Amino acid sequence: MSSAQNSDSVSHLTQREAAEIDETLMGPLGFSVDQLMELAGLSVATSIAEVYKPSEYDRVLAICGPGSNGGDGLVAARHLYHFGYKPSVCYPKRTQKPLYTGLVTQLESLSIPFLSVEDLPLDFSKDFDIIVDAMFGFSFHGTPRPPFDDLIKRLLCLHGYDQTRQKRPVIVSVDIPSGWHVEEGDIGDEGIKPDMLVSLTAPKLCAKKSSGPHHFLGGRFVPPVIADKYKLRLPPYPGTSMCVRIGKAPNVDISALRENYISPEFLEEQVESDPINQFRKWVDDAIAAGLREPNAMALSTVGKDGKPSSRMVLLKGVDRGGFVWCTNYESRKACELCDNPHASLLFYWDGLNRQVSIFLRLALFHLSTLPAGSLKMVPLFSPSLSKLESYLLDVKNQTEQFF
Ligand SMILES: NC(=O)C1=CN([C@@H]2O[C@H](COP(=O)(O)OP(=O)(O)OC[C@H]3O[C@@H](n4cnc5c(N)ncnc54)[C@H](OP(=O)(O)O)[C@@H]3O)[C@@H](O)[C@H]2O)[C@H](O)CC1
Ligand SMILES: [K+]
Repeated sequence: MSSAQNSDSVSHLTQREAAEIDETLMGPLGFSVDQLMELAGLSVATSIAEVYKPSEYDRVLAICGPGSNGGDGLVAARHLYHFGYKPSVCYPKRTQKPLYTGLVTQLESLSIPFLSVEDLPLDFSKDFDIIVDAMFGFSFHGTPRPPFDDLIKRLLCLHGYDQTRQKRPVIVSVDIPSGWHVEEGDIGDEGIKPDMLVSLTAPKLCAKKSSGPHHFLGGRFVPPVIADKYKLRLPPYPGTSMCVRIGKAPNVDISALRENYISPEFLEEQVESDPINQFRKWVDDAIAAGLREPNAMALSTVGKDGKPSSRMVLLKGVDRGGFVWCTNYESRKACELCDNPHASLLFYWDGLNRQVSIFLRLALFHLSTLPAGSLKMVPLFSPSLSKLESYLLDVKNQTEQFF
């Protein structure tokens, strides 16, 4: 997750400074262009993935120019493929250097389609969800020459859809919105208006004129010696993230938030006959998928007053006899369970599109066998419930004894 930074507090580079930093990185500081391009393209892909989820925006067209900006687009397309998107690439002016031919081979080996300008639909709106604009970066000058002039016009046409409220692909510009002056920005207000700008190393002056909803910074490789020399104020990158949001996140209409849950079919005959086995299987899947706190569960209880309350707790164990978790015996949940032994558990595994809801009652049997502070809950579906009932002591008496 990237955290937001105020864009005014971040330094902006002139075209000359951007080129100088590039030369210093690849000269005295010992970086290779391949390395920087890989990190730049990865930052673009991770910025996209932060905002546009593949479940809704999987059809990506990366339009790549002849220079390093185009190379960033090729690298981003590869990472997006591995993140679950379906990229296509338009790369009309190919650079015949090993770095670029290698990037093309890598994409071809993933069966990523390369589309010529003629192959592309005149209207991009129906075929793509995301257009990655990787035509020109900080070395752009003058006015765009063919075929990029025409491609930029097609991107401009997409803005017409904003008035009609029809869905259109979002435009993600790499480093510079193509066609914009690197320092002056969108002269004449006639250029493309990217929905997301991913600045690399540091934003260029033109980024001050970008008013799209998402501005990210990528390229987590600037050594302090460069930052000191150019007196760069750059935001910290959170955790291990390759990108950081600059500026405020847009206000989102909560009612419009809706994920499309696409999961493999789950048929009745695939369900384990024993619900505990099924549950264990799904916990194992959540662990294998690397989900955070796969044992987190919402525990809902109802006290004497009949009012429900919920909180997140961690599952400490499960077997046919029930679900174990820990609590302070004087906590609100423990007291509520003491008054009313019925409760429900909800596990939600985002990323697997799965949830499990279980209705239970408190069981205090074999309490001495449980770790201190633990409570055991018996699922109401448990086939052995009637057998367990015999172990269930009078909850009220027991809890008074233990709490
Ligand atoms: N340190 C970093 O931040 C890194 C940034 N990276 C990316 O690199 C670009 C800058 O790359 P560069 O190769 O210097 O330049 P561009 O990609 O902007 O494009 C240069 C090519 O574009 C042609 N060009 C220029 N103007 C036009 C025009 N009006 N019409 C058509 N073509 C144009 C130019 O040809 P010329 O004959 O005109 O010279 C070049 O072929 C930066 O923005 C980042 O995206 C690195 O990937 C990593 C390090
Ligand atoms: K660009």
